[in-house]
Amino acid sequence: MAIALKSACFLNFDRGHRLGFSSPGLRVRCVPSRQRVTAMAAVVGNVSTVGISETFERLKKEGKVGTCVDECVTLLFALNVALIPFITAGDPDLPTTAKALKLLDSCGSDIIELGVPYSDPLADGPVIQAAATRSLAKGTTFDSVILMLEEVVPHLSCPIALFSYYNPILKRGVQKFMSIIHDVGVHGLVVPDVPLEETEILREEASKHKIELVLLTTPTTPTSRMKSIVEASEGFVYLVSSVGVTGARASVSERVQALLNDIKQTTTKPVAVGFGISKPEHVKQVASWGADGVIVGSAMVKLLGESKSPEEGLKELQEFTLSLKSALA
Ligand SMILES: O=P(O)(O)OC[C@@H](O)[C@@H](O)c1c[nH]c2ccccc12
Repeated sequence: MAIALKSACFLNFDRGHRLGFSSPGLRVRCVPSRQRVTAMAAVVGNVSTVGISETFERLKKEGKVGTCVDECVTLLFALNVALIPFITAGDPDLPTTAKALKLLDSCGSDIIELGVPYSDPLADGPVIQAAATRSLAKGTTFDSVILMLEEVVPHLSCPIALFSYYNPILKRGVQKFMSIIHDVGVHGLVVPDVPLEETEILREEASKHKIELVLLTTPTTPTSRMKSIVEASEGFVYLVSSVGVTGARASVSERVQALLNDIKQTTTKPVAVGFGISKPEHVKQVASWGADGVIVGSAMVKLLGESKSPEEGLKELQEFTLSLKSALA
C-alpha cells in the first residue's frame, strides 16, 4: 500500500477533472492500473491528467521507489516503462474511439497517441491507411475529434498526445490548432512529416500553449541531426525502430538497442520506441534494451477497426492491452 500511495499520480487541482473510473457511468472494463487505484484518488475525487514529461518522471520515481522500498513486495508491473498505444480517431466510429480511450486508460496505458485521420498518410502502412480511410468515410473531421475529446478527456488519467500530419495543422493555422488542442486538454503532439528545419513555428506555438511537441528520429538519421532532433523534442524522443512505414513486424530490429544507447549518450530525455511492436515479447525486448516507453499502433488499430463489431473490437483491444502490460511485469 505504501507503494500505491507513493505512486499516486500528481493531483493537479487547477484543472479539476474528475478521475475517470470514479465517474458515474464509466464502466471499468479492466483492472484499473496501479498508478490510478490509490486511496488518494478515492479521497480527493478530482484529478486531472498530468503532462507527457511528468508522466515519464512519475514512472521513473515509481520505478525507484518500487525497487528500494520493500524488496519482498512483488511489483505487479515494471514501474518505469510507459505503454503508449496509438489508435485512429473515428475508426470504426467516434463513440467507439471514446470507449477505447477510456478502456486503454483503465487498462494501464501511460500515454495514448490519438491519430487524426488524414487522406494522404504517407508514413503509414496498410493497416493505419485503411483505418484513416474508413474514418474519413464515416465523416470524421478534426472538429468532431475535438468534440469527442471534450467529453472524454475529463475521464482520463493518462495524457493524450494528438497525432496529425502537417497539412491539416497548416490549414487550420498553427496557433489556432495549438490553442484548440490545449483547451480540450491534449498534452502532446506528434507531427511525423514535418522536417526539423520547419519545426520552428510549431515549437514556438506549442510552447506558448503548453503542448509538448514530440519529434522523431530514425535508424538512418545522421548522428548530428539526431542530436538536434533530441535537443528540440519535448515530452519524449520518438525512436522509429525501422525504416519504412508503420505496421506490425515479426520481430523488432536488434539495431534498436544500439540506437537507444546512441540517443541516451546525448540526452536524459525519455526515449520511446515505435514501429512494428505488436507482441508482448516485442514489448519485453524493447524494454530490456532500455526504452522508457513502447509505442504500439497498427496492432491496436487492426483489432479495433477490423473486428466483427465495435464491441468485439473493444474486447480484443482490452485483452491485447493487458497482455502487453503484463509483459512489462
Ligand atoms: O503502427 P506501428 O508499427 O505499431 O507504429 C506506431 C505507429 O502506429 C504510430 O506511432 C504512428 C501512427 N502513424 C504514424 C506515422 C509516422 C510515425 C508513427 C506513426
